[in-house]
Formats: sequence, C-alpha cells, structure tokens
Amino acid sequence: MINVLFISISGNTRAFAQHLQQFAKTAHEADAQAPLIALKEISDATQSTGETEPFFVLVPTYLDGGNGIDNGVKELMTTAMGDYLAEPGNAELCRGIIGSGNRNFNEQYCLTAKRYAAEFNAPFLADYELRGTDADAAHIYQVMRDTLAI
Ligand SMILES: Cc1cc2nc3c(=O)[nH]c(=O)nc-3n(C[C@H](O)[C@H](O)[C@H](O)COP(=O)(O)O)c2cc1C
Repeated sequence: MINVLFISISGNTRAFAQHLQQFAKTAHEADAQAPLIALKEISDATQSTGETEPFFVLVPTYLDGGNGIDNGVKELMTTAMGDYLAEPGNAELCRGIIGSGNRNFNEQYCLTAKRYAAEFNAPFLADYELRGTDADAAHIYQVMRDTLAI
C-alpha cells in the first residue's frame, strides 16, 4: 500500500489524487504486485493522530507576493499541510513531496512543494499542472514505487 496525503482547496489535487488511486487499482488488477494507494485528505479541520507509516504528500501552490528567490512569499490556503508535517514524528515518515500548480506562475510554479521539501528534509519528487494527465499519474505512481522499492 502506498499512503498519500493531500490538501486541495478548489478540487484539482483531490481529482488528481483520485486519478492516481484509480491508476493504481487498475495496475493492481493486472499485477497483484502493483501496490494500491490509500488517500488521506488534510484540511484545517484535521487533528493529527500521528502518522505511523511512510507516506507521500501532494500539495498545490497558493502564494502571495515575491518569487521565493530574491524576495519572500507568503503561503496561503495550504498551511494546514505544513502544520501537519510539522507535528512531531510526521515529517520523518514523509518519503517525498509532489507539487502542483500552474506554469503561468513562472518562478513560483510548484514553489510550496519545493519549500516543504527543503523545510521537512524530504525529496521533491515530481510536479504536474492543475488536475494532471494520465501521463502524470503513470509517472508519479512509478516514482512512488521506485522510491519505496516496491
Ligand atoms: C490565488 C491563487 C494563487 C495561486 N498561486 C500559485 C503559485 O504561486 N504557483 C503555482 O504554481 N500555482 C499557483 N496557483 C495555481 C494552483 O496551485 C492550481 O490551480 C492548483 O491546481 C490548485 O489546486 P486545488 O484545486 O487542489 O486547490 C494559484 C491559484 C490561485 C487561485
């Protein structure tokens, strides 16, 4: 089983997470070795119970101001995920961060995922735009399998 935590404000990341889960289900039906995906949505209402198994994070990007390189940015909307990862013991189990966003934001494209990767000492594994594509789901599923060596 691959555990995936995600946060979604306008539904794109939720749609991609479900797409990824369906991709895994189809792969599992064809090959029992292919792991299924368990999803967990994080929101402002989430009370941390403490993660006990390795997991991956899908996080979209909502930033105000700056480019994050020569001046600062302020994270909006997604801070519940950062707070969750900062809970004792959680970040240590994070095997990687997958970012999403919109390339129109140039240097800020997927910047929240990159900032989390640095802050929580986890690899930035992949990125996709908006709701992602079939190719994104296939690629990200494979990256997760490779990372866990399953
Ligand atoms: C107010 C606002 C700010 C955004 N800022 C960024 C940004 O800085 N970088 C980026 O790559 N995408 C940015 N986006 C695009 C979102 O990350 C993208 O639409 C994402 O798919 C939203 O995911 P969600 O529907 O799961 O909330 C922004 C979108 C909005 C509405």
